[in-house]
Amino acid sequence: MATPVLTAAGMRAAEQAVIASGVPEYELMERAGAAAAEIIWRAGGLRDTLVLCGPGNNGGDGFVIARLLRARGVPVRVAALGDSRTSSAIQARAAWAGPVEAFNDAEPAAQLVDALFGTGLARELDDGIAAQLHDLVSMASHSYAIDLPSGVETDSGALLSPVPHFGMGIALGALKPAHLLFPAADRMTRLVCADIGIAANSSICRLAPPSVYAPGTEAHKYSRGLVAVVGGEMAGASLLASHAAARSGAGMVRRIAADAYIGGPDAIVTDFAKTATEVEHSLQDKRLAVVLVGPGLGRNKDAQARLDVVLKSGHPLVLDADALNILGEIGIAHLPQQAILTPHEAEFTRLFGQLPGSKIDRALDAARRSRCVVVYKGAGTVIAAPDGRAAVASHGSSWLSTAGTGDVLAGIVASRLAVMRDGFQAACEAVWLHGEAARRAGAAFIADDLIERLPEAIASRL
Ligand SMILES: NC(=O)C1=CN([C@@H]2O[C@H](COP(=O)(O)OP(=O)(O)OC[C@H]3O[C@@H](n4cnc5c(N)ncnc54)[C@H](OP(=O)(O)O)[C@@H]3O)[C@@H](O)[C@H]2O)[C@@H](O)CC1
Ligand SMILES: Nc1ncnc2c1ncn2[C@@H]1O[C@H](COP(=O)(O)OP(=O)(O)O)[C@@H](O)[C@H]1O
Ligand SMILES: [K+]
Repeated sequence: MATPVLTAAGMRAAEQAVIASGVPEYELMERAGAAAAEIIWRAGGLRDTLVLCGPGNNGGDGFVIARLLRARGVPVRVAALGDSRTSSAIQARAAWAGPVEAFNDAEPAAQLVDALFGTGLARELDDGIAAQLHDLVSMASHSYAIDLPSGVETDSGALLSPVPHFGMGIALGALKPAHLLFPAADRMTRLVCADIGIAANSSICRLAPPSVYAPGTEAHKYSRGLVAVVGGEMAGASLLASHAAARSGAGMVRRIAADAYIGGPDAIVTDFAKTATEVEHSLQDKRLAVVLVGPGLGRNKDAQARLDVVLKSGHPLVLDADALNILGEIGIAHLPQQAILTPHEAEFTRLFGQLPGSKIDRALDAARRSRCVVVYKGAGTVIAAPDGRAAVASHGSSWLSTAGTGDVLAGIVASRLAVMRDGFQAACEAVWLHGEAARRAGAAFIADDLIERLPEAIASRL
């Protein structure tokens, strides 16, 4: 099951719907506090605990957590940042029978619970508050951010002020964009989502592990999908993409290239197409399921001519690297609908300019404008469809930041599209398999190593 992601406004609307159905707001706070207290109890046991409470409902959650942990015998102190300002937070504070210290004077504890600010944070924290929070978190062995680390912007994942690194983020009711988008996502080593009985429906989800199917007994190489990779003068990138496509489920991969490289896996057939006309001829094969163009294409006039025949070929397309750079110059009006685009940050900006909003907003906007599935790469990859669906992949290995891993991803996307023909689902599967191959490859791998790990990444989801 994919985990839904709600913005601050979406969360408020979901909360209001539950309240309208007859559940008092304070009951939701009790549920949130109880769920978080349970998680903290399991992780931290009887450790000496300091709960930091802010003025809003996030602080209210903190008072509930403090009360419930104390009822279990945990030595708990509470430090508050001023008065509680909402009726539910005032009620939760009244139910806490212990003393309340001033936030500025709070002494550290082994276990630190940050319930200062959640989805209501609208501006940066005062320097003094951010510094005290940082010190208290760094002196604790166990630290928990309730709903969100205080100081992050809920919808974008930006840091409004310096934010320390927490051992655990406890999302309440649903994930928010900041749990998955960087730099905020990096501030929580572990992330758990506590169920508080809110129906969190959203077209935006965390990328879920896919279910992959083995070929049926009637399968043959063409029914499993013939992928063409159109390269240019540079062999390496189109070879990486072709090899990755061949290891990701497609029945056959053909590399259509102008280079004279002979080598790589024998299973990949290379068509030497010196001119765009020769490429056009190769693409007339009706059995082709998907054409990938971009890796190793180059940007000269010949590359443009090759891209042009691909765009007019009528086949389902995956466009990466130099294909995107050329399109950035000639404009996205030339894009066929329902292609898959796999831009990194610079390619994205060249194609779509500086769009406003979070990375999720930008990816969705780009998908709508181009009427294509957009895989907006980087730490925190967002896959967006023109119909408004988006999946966010966070916590991919940072070792992926090495040359050629994007070519590998493009090959996997093309392969999965050839197998299943649904662009959004293919892109989601590909990003997950790419991330899983990276996890299995460990540290300091190169792009070629990732490809070797693809069969086991697929096997893990059969
Ligand atoms: N949605 C749900 O279903 C449920 C939500 N729940 C919980 O509610 C949380 C959201 O609560 P919330 O809306 O009261 O906002 P919250 O994060 O406590 O902060 C607002 C307060 O902080 C203040 N403030 C803001 N910025 C500031 C700054 N820089 N420096 C200083 N002050 C600043 C702001 O003041 P103001 O801007 O109005 O002046 C206001 O007083 C949510 O994250 C979850 O934990 C659960 O209890 C139950 C189910
Ligand atoms: N720091 C990072 N953390 C996680 N994934 C990353 C990181 N840096 C890059 N990646 C991933 O690695 C791949 C790099 O693609 P790209 O930038 O096109 O590289 P190349 O052009 O060298 O192939 C993308 O899938 C991207 O999401
Ligand atoms: K918090």
